Amino acid sequence: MTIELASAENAENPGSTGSAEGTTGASAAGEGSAALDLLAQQVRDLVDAVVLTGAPQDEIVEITAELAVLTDRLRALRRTSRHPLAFDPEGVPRHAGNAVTGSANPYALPLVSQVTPDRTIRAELSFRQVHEGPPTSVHGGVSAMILDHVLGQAVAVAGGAGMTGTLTLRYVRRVPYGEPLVATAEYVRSEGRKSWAEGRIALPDGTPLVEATGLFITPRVWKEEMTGAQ
Ligand SMILES: CCCCCCCCCCCC(=O)SCCNC(=O)CCNC(=O)[C@H](O)C(C)(C)COP(=O)(O)OP(=O)(O)OC[C@H]1O[C@@H](n2cnc3c(N)ncnc32)[C@H](O)[C@@H]1OP(=O)(O)O
Repeated sequence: MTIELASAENAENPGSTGSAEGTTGASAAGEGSAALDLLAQQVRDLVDAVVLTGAPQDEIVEITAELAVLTDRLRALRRTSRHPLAFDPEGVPRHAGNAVTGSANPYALPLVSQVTPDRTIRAELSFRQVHEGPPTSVHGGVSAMILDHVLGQAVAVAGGAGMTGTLTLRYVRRVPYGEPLVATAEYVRSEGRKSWAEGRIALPDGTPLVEATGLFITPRVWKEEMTGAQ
């Protein structure tokens, strides 16, 4: 199944299809195209280089001017449609523009998650210095964003896709960057439109660093769209 979100407003209603008003549909940039993914990765590398640069002032000024030219070149070819929301065969929502998983979004890690045979969401990840909060540690909000997403995926694959209502976190140990970590999440239970999940970011040996529980609510408008209710 492939669903194209019609507009920013329609992001709250994934059952709605179509193109945004006044748009030309799929852009030449190409949703999920390999070239766009490579561009996004190049920009991630650039951001990392900016965070770590020790370049002298005049070099920074020159590089900034060169980048401004490239930014203007891209901005002139701004896309007029959203990246489509699609579900892989295991029911995991995939969206190339997503802030956590989007291969075409330089802001995204990007997180690559899988559904294990027991329906756990599992993602191997490694943060970078760009994610730093406290010195030498990952920002707590960045960890929260990752956990929000994998918990949301856990309820989605269990059939309870929804928006985050509450997300509760326990920061157990500092989260390092530059080291392999694992994020996992499991669906817990549902009551009507409300579904709960729990998860964690841990060291590869299972030592928990951040633990999370979350409530996800299938918005009334999504349910109405799915059931055809008015
Ligand atoms: C397909 C893509 C998948 C994609 C999945 C991929 C993973 C993505 C994971 C990341 C997801 C996000 O970041 S989502 C972005 C962050 N979250 C948001 O922006 C949500 C903003 N809030 C809302 O839009 C709305 O408040 C909703 C949708 C949460 C609820 O609105 P509603 O549908 O009208 O529901 P409503 O009738 O008010 O409430 C229904 C029941 O839920 C309770 N309830 C309502 N809100 C809350 C709340 N925040 N915390 C606790 N409980 C709440 C009510 O008391 C009621 O309980 P009772 O009386 O029945 O007992």
